[in-house]
Amino acid sequence: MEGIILIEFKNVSKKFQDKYILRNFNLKVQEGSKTLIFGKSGIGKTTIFRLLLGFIKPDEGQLLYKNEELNGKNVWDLRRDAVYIGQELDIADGTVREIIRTILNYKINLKKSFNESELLKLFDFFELHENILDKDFQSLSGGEKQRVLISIFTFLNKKLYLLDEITSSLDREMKNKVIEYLLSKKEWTLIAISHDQEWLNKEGLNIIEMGGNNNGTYN
Ligand SMILES: Nc1ncnc2c1ncn2[C@@H]1O[C@H](COP(=O)(O)OP(=O)(O)OP(=O)(O)O)[C@@H](O)[C@H]1O
Repeated sequence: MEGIILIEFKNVSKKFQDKYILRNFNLKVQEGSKTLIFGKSGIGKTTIFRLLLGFIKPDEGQLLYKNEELNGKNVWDLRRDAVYIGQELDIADGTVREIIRTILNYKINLKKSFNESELLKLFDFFELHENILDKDFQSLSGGEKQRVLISIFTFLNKKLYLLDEITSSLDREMKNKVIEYLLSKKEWTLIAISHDQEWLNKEGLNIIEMGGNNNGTYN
């Protein structure tokens, strides 16, 4: 049965300095579905997220959120509904506790109040000791930063998860644990970008391989 289409790219093209990065890119994302985008470096995967979040605009084509073309108004609905974890992990200064406060103070997160024990349960699940709360975030390893951010954003419990290479620094066992956890969240719509093989053999994942001549027409 066809579910509700949350996101749609319709013949979207984007060029930088006259070079097409995306050409006639098509993608439909159903509510609650899990999508993996993979393809070689520089092919335009992150550009898809930046278009979706309204950081950049398409040159041609349409981008729809809940069947309405993305505009200055509904882009804020999307941002409120979404979690975006990018490849740049040093998102703010301070201890983990201060970073949590910063994230919860974003206008789009004001509805969620902090519940330390709920968050500590997630830390424990992702094998982080609670004393990490008082450590300087920037001093953590790449894998610790990824697990801290995954815990915080899981805690926020949003509708839409846009995850760019969030398992890259984890060991194999933890990659599997994180991926399986994310895929088990039935109500979340998830789009992940990853080079990690561990994503590929998971059930229930729509896999979109980017490449070829026109870099588009995926459904
Ligand atoms: N603002 C910009 N100005 C000029 N070129 C850009 C801009 N943003 C992206 N590009 C170029 O567009 C191409 C696609 O970039 P993008 O970050 O989407 O690739 P990617 O598939 O996510 O790569 P990776 O797997 O390495 O993260 C790259 O060649 C990049 O240099």
